[in-house]
Amino acid sequence: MDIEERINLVLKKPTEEVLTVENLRHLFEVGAPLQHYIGFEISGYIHLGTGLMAGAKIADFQKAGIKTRIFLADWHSWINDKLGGDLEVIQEVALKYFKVGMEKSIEVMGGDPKKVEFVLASEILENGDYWQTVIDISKNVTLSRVMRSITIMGRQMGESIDFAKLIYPMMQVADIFYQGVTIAHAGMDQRKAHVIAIEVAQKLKYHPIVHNGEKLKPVAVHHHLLLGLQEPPVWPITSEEQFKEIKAQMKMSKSKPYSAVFIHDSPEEIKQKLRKAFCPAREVNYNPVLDWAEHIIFREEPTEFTIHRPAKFGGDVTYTTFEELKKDFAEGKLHPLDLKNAVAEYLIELLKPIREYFERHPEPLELMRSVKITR
Ligand SMILES: Nc1ncnc2c1ncn2[C@@H]1O[C@H](COP(=O)(O)OP(=O)(O)OP(=O)(O)O)[C@@H](O)[C@H]1O
Ligand SMILES: N[C@@H](Cc1ccc(O)cc1)C(=O)O
Repeated sequence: MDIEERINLVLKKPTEEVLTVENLRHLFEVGAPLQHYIGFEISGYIHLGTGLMAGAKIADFQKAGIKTRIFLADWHSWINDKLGGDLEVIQEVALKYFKVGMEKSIEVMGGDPKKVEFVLASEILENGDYWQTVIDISKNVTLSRVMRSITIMGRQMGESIDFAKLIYPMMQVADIFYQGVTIAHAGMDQRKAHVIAIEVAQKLKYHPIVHNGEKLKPVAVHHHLLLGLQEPPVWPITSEEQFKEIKAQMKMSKSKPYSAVFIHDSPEEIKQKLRKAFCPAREVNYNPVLDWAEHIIFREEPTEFTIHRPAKFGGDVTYTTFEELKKDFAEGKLHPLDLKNAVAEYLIELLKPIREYFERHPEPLELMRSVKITR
């Protein structure tokens, strides 16, 4: 596969941003080690945003010949008060639920879970050099910048937080350097950590990634944040500014009821959540159901997506590109209920192997039911 094809795989949907494509091309050209990583807090059930969006990109990275790694951020979850802030519970959930849930998600998106390395944060934290890296980074970042970056842990600026939470962003940057990551991957909400990493890499006393004597910059790949199904806090949205702000806040999240479909949800739950979803007729700018169609169903184009309707409502219709579907919806030729039902059916089929796995192996979900999901 040539370099342009490999770059196109990295750029493929749901990628929203690559910092920068030139540096990525350079990594390929000089034959640098291609070490990817994506980190997750261990906080609750895996939803379509965390499982399928990350899983899809992991599949693409593997096809592009990049080594893939999932970083199970147990210490970070403890700092961020997840699962009652109990490190032992967090580690148990990481190894017995989260790992297998991500493996299954990667598989349904066409990747090979056996080629993904899973690393628990506490394994690398034990090494003394890790903390030296954290301090080195901290000496190159201002306090106000650290405070602005707490959004990477789902916290808001101005929120009252304990001091440990200010160490977290520096740890996330250290995780990149310490693991020799050349391709740091996450959803768009994590970009602040990666921008710090790219800048600070140039300022440290030692350089974190050296290849054949050359100091390389890490590359950041950010995927689209899948919208949650809930209604936005204000409607209609009247300005571009307001639109951007709302979109950033309205990502699918397990903490918002009816926002998320979980990877193990039953067909009935999926149908019910979609039936209640925010999906006004003709609305194509802010529409979570269309957002899911674009980033999950039409990730590959052309693809055949058939919407079944009774003859009196126009009969079956098949779309091969997202643009065709969007156009019909905008013109009122496709009813929200028909779109919702078809997206629900697609997801039920896509998630079937995961559901069946958890039916055969109920222990991970039993464990999840026994833990306290906080925040
Ligand atoms: N809706 C989403 N769409 C795509 N990626 C997501 C989404 N939500 C989270 N991610 C990504 O998954 C990774 C883990 O994020 P995080 O732990 O915040 O997810 P979460 O389970 O949705 O958390 P929370 O429900 O507390 O917001 C990050 O890279 C993040 O950008
Ligand atoms: N901040 C990430 C989790 C994370 C933690 C450490 C990392 O090195 C990377 C990612 C989130 O909230 O989803």
